[in-house]
Amino acid sequence: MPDTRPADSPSLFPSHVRVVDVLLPVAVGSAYSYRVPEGIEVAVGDIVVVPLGTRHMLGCVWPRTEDPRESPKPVDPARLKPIQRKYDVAPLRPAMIAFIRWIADYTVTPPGMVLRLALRHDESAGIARERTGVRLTERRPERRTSARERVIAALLDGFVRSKSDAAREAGVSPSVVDGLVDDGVLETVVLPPEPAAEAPDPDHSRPELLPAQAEAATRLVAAVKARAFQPFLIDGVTGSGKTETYFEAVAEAIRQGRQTLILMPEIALTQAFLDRFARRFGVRPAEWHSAVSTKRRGRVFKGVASGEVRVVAGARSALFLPFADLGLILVDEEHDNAYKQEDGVHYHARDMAVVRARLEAATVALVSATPSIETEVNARRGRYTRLALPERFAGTKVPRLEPIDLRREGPPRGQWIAPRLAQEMERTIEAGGQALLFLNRRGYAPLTLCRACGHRIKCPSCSSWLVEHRFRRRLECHQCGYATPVPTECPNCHEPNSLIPCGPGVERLHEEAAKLMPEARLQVLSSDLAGGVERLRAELKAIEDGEVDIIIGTQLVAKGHNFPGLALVGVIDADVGLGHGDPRAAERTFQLLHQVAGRAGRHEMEGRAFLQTYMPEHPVMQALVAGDRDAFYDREIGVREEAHLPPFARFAALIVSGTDPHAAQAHARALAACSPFTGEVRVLGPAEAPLALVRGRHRYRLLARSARLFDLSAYVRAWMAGAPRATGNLRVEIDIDPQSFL
Ligand SMILES: Nc1ncnc2c1ncn2[C@@H]1O[C@H](COP(=O)(O)OP(=O)(O)OP(=O)(O)O)[C@@H](O)[C@H]1O
Ligand SMILES: [Zn+2]
Repeated sequence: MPDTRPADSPSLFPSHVRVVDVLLPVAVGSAYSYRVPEGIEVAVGDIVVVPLGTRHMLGCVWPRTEDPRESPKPVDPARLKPIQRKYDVAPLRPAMIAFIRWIADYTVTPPGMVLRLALRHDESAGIARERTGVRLTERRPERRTSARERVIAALLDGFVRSKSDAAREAGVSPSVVDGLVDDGVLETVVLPPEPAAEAPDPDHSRPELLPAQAEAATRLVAAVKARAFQPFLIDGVTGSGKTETYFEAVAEAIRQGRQTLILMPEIALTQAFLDRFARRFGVRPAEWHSAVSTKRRGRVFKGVASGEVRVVAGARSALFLPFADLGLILVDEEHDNAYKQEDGVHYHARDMAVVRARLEAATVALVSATPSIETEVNARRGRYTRLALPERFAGTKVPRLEPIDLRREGPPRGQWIAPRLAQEMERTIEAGGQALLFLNRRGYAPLTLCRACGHRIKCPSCSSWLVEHRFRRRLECHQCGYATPVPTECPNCHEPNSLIPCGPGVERLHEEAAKLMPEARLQVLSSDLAGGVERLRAELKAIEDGEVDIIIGTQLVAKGHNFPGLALVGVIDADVGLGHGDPRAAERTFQLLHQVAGRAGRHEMEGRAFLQTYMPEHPVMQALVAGDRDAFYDREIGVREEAHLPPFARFAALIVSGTDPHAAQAHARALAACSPFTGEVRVLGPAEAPLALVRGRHRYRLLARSARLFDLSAYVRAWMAGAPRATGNLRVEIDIDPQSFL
């Protein structure tokens, strides 16, 4: 626990000079010392505005430590710069400071970089601008116009309105209102600040729970009441009502006056979720993700720090909000890869949520129908309490996946929908149901090839093929965003009209489905289409409302959606994710396909799901077809244990990159050569990364492996401390518990 002594007590400085350590959100290991001027009182945890070089920035008054990494270098107190002012927000609590330190230690990043995640909102945005309104006085104008009369008439009721509302109601321009203020006919008054969020009512509308739901809810509620750290896995089949169940825990946290954080992997999902929350609690929770305006984020930040905001629903970054009294954390779709941040500070929000819950003495529940192997192992070992919901709320069955063996009953060349799947789709739509075609490939075709010379079009700065996007008429790189119009001749041999698209993306599948079923209403659902989140939300709504017959989607459709009319799912290429030598390929494929199938048959109609594959005998396909989840987990856990893979071993990856391949490789080799020797760690590599070139940077990977209980973070820290520095544009990224091996 961080100390809570007054920040300026122990000191290397004369007693009349008050000095504090301030951690700044920059990539420097230690805090900086600042002088505290007369008239300002600061304590550990306070957020302050300080000068750094020519800039001013927010920092946090940091506790003194014995740890030389965090302690500032002694400076002559006369030369110290003063703190400029205290920032108007509640101080970071000891548990939050402990959390920041924990993550910095674990991920081997400077604490300032972690603090940056916690302070990442525009400073000015946090200061809620004073809202003013206008009200009628006793005076009447000397100059009377019909516009002025209309304003007076509108305000005769004596109520305060904002200037713009007054102008709108009267049907005049705002300048008319301003004129009346100048003449004293209207007076301005300060309005109370808008609340950051309205208070949810725990008893607004309580659903009847099924017995299994009720039992799980009771356990969660008891944990929230106990106010102690307790981790759970809510393990419920798709459509079992996990949300309704954990809402009971949220209700209890609200009654206890404690705050709740609900993490979600995908902001596109939040809209339907927010509505559901509102039906249960009367109001929406506060939102926190990249699509929320900076101004709004500033308000939520303060409301969370003051305790006014009771429930936050957000993306992984919400984990770093300064909750005043956090009692409950829910990690929805906990298996989702979006929880792993892969740049800057490499952290896994699911794992860090458990850490935060421990430091806050809070309840935490990880929620999934397809838990990650890590979480499943933790549940099997009793480290997490499993709450099982084995049945769907609607009483329908979770659909089994029926295999379509592409070797025997595949579609004709140049097509991707097998005849049997096409027939089933037709039947479903005739019966008034919806069908979903799932293909995890954006765009029209993943590869463009020259028929004359065999040239394949690559990104100029990445080692990846350019993907044709026919709606946008261009070729795009999915690594770096590079885009170029589709050329009319081969860039290599200059043969005109020789380029042909190879393989399908969702756009091409759309074309095929439209030909097969010209009457059907089609909708492509992909994260990259123009219109952004707004459009996506509208499309999801249209699907929910039954305005679409066939949905063609990427992995976006696999995530937690509840489409009542969806009766049939067709997986176009079940093999896409397998066979890259990635240790998590089997797990990812199982989760994704099981989740996609789980979208079908959630209400009255029983669902069916088909799986097009060239390898029906693959264990993952077999488990999906048998509907045998445990068989998959048993086998996969066995494989991991035998091969010393996580969670039975620990990994740390180092990614060395630079614009000069030789320099990057040489640095990677130098790092390997200076890795501290211990029998407990094996360092593998360097090897060229599978994604060898990204945005013009050549990449090499090193992998360190240790036993599960070994402190691999400390090892990497010691390693880096003794390693040659990366010079020029070389960069070394540290990824503890890597999820991706690209
Ligand atoms: N006790 C309940 N009372 C009323 N409706 C319920 C209840 N439990 C679940 N439902 C409804 O059943 C449907 C499925 O529930 P929900 O979406 O929470 O499932 P889920 O377990 O989160 O599924 P997935 O893992 O597929 O996202 C929803 O429409 C939900 O409102
Ligand atoms: Zn690129």
